[in-house]
Amino acid sequence: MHYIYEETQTLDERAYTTFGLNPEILMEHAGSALAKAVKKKLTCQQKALFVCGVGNNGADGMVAARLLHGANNVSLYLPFPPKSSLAKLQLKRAMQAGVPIVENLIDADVYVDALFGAGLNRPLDGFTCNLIDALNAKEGYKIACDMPSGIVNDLSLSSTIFNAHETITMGALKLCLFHDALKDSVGKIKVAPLGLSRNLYALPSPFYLLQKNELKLPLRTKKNCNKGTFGHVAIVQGNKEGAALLAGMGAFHFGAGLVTLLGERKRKTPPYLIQASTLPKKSSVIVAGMGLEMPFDTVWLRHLLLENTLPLVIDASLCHHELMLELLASKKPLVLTPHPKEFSSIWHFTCNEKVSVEQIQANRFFYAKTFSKRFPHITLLLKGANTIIAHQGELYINTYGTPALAKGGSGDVLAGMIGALIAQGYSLKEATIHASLAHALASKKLTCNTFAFTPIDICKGLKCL
Ligand SMILES: NC(=O)C1=CN([C@@H]2O[C@H](COP(=O)(O)OP(=O)(O)OC[C@H]3O[C@@H](n4cnc5c(N)ncnc54)[C@H](O)[C@@H]3O)[C@@H](O)[C@H]2O)[C@@H](O)CC1
Ligand SMILES: Nc1ncnc2c1ncn2[C@@H]1O[C@H](COP(=O)(O)OP(=O)(O)O)[C@@H](O)[C@H]1O
Ligand SMILES: [K+]
Repeated sequence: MHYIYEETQTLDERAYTTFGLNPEILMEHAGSALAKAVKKKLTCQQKALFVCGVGNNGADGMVAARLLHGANNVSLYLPFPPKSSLAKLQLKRAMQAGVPIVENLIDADVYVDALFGAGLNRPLDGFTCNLIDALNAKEGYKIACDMPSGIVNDLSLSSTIFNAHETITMGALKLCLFHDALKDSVGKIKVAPLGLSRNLYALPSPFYLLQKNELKLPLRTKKNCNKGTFGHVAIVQGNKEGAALLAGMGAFHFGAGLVTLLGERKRKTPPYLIQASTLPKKSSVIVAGMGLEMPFDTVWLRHLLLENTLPLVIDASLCHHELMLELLASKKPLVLTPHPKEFSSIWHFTCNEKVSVEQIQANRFFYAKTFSKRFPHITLLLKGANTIIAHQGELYINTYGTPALAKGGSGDVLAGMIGALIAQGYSLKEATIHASLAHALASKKLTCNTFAFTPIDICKGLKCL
């Protein structure tokens, strides 16, 4: 698991004070990593253009151009004169080495965006927006230095953002790179070490990037077992019965020994799902909310969810229901799996403040972290292009989800999968993290194209993990 940071300037400063490095050493490493990435994409006939801004982001680009010049066809384009002392110094060095400087945005095979990085502190002006639009319109491979230009104060996004195939980010991962709205702009993210291994450069952080090799599958290692060994997931069935069916299939495919659908008996159910009108005695966890159309029998549901000590996974319509307040107040072990609209309802109930879906999406990390600190007994999974799992102020970010999952029913399967891991003895946080990872990775197993995938394919994909 890699740490992610809200800002990395503190880490740079620690590299100077604790390890005796200096800004030039860090920058030489930054430029070298950038040069390596560019070189990988260039054949001997091809040309790279470095578009460099006024500050140290531009300076990184100049270092990379100097390192490549002589052996590769590279040029610098400087739409503005350098301002920072390092940018001035690196330009002088690049010129001394004879790096060609061009006067406008020429055609190239690889484009490097070294316009703005962490120092962008106000919205881009019209000229720069047009320049980035022109860069985005060019064919060719695009690499962002540190971060795509257009992220203001490491946080908010300007209306125009450079669209990269690859981002070489300096020193450590930055939280802003995992903004949902940037998922089409960052490309593949690689970290450039800055004169120290990542372990030395890093300090502990409450934000983590989940890695696929960390996935803990509920593999059955003991041969002496029976269905009871793997727990019993009870799923509340609503009027839209398909939702609970999908959750049930997700739970069963992810290893639960028994899965019961609670509610009226329905005719078309997979034969391995049990149907019952009351909670089975040996249930391990209750999953509820999917397919519950309002109004529903609140008395029955309150009794079912609150008058026992079972952990709960709460999804979909229940997030919009005032029963949510009682669930939170009960201090029961709880996983909430809202999408942003459902989270906006939960926030309204719990924090007595109306926030729009747009506000949540623009500040996903803030809202998820704040909520998880306020309700430390809850594990929150905030769905999105990059899913966030928040617990006691820590955020775990899952970037593996694909557009194939953007279909009704994907979330139902996920809720069932979380229930399955809880039933098999995972803690609520671990169950949520590993179900989320498996859900996203399973969606990659069966995608021949991005549109024809169904929630049932997630279950099929689980068989191949
Ligand atoms: N030790 C260091 O300082 C290191 C710095 N690094 C690089 O340095 C970058 C940060 O450098 P800087 O802090 O110089 O920041 P930037 O190069 O991102 O830009 C800051 C400059 O842009 C100006 N500016 C801000 N918003 C603007 C706007 N909307 N329109 C026009 N001008 C605007 C600022 O006044 C300032 O002059 C990182 O992203 C990274 O690429 C790396 O070399 C690693 C080491
Ligand atoms: N563009 C996307 N990239 C990655 N994952 C996505 C994307 N769109 C949706 N998902 C995932 O698909 C699931 C959709 O869940 P949800 O909106 O609750 O659907 P439903 O309620 O219909 O089951 C979530 O896990 C979400 O993170
Ligand atoms: K940049």
